[in-house]
Amino acid sequence: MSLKSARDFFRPLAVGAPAPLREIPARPSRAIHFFDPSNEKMAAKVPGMIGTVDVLLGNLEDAIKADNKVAAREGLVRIAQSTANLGGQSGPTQLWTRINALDSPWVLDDLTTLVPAIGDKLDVIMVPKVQGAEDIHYIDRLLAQLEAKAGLTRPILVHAILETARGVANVEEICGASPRMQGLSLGPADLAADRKMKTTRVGGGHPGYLVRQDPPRGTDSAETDPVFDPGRAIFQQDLWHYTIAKMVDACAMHGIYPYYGPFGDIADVVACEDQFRNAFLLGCVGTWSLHPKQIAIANRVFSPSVEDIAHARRVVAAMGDGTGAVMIDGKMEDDASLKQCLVLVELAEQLAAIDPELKKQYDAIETVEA
Ligand SMILES: CC(C)(COP(=O)(O)OP(=O)(O)OC[C@H]1O[C@@H](n2cnc3c(N)ncnc32)[C@H](O)[C@@H]1OP(=O)(O)O)[C@@H](O)C(=O)NCCC(=O)NCCSC(=O)C[C@H](O)C(=O)O
Ligand SMILES: [Mg+2]
Repeated sequence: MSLKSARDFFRPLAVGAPAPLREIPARPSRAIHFFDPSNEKMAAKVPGMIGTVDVLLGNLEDAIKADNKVAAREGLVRIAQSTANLGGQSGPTQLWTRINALDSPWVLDDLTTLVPAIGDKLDVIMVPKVQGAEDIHYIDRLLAQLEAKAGLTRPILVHAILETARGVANVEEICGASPRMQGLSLGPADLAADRKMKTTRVGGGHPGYLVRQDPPRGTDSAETDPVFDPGRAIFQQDLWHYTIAKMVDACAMHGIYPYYGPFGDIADVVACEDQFRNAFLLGCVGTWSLHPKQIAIANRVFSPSVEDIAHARRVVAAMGDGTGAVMIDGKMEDDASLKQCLVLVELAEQLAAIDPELKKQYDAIETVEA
């Protein structure tokens, strides 16, 4: 791989293109809500969703029928141009799109149509099936040329979906490939297929991926029924733990943001919430929402609880200058746990700035002296 100097890394890739950002803004993005811009019923719901969801994403890739690709692209342009308070830097709801795959017959038209028409409103372009840094370099240069031609003053950011085995192997170089990189999402369906995993589900767990409690002492495990043994507890495991953890580390190392992806069992709101919460606890900042009912789940899960914020604030208050160790409710707190608490407190402040209901809840927390 050829080396780029640090100075070149932040130089625009086309004459007249906006300067790359030095920091990726931490804009709340608990739910990235997917809609099909060619579906009139879904498109009609977009204006009413502004302010209720952090990100609206006009999907052009998978789930859009080949015959509707052009209608989806044109629909997205129409929606972006005609909807107030959507996208750009100030609106309450960001506007993202997922373009078609880089080897598809549609992607070039996606980019050459969207950037001139709605580049000033598009916050992030999600790129599917990213394999390595070369895919990001291609998009990076093309976007710079299109931005320069369109006279844009703000760079459009890029988000990659981790959904091939090669992409997972190259995750660190993908995150560091361009100052445009905003974040990564897990794409469990394509990734499962690419890895030849034997699940047909779109994200979530699988009842066959488990560990089983040992048999009672003195029992020959060969005699127990391996399929149904009510005497031995089973613990379902998370098929996606390894990939999410790897993605979180790569994103944190590069100062960009990790997201869970789709949870396809729309009816199973409980398991959806569990999967989202696992991702939140591991470090993800948000997730995809495929159906309106997943937005509330994502907003709830990816907002720290009032209890956690109450505790975090107590630790911050008790730790004074941030050094040393104190006891709170029988537990040791020190410089490191203070940093953990600050992660939550800072997230709560960002969310309170855009979510009046949450602000009310966080403001109502009584400050308890430790
Ligand atoms: C999953 C769906 C096909 C379900 O649609 P539908 O059967 O219409 O659901 P409902 O009848 O419950 O819908 C109720 C009303 O809500 C509207 N609706 C539904 N979904 C949305 C939406 N996403 N945004 C806005 N509005 C929505 C319906 O139109 C109904 O309206 P009304 O009749 O007026 O009451 C559908 O939800 C859907 O298509 N969702 C998006 C799917 C999608 O984007 N998939 C791609 C992302 S996942 C992926 O690509 C895999 C990934 O890349 C990987 O590899 O892992
Ligand atoms: Mg996919």
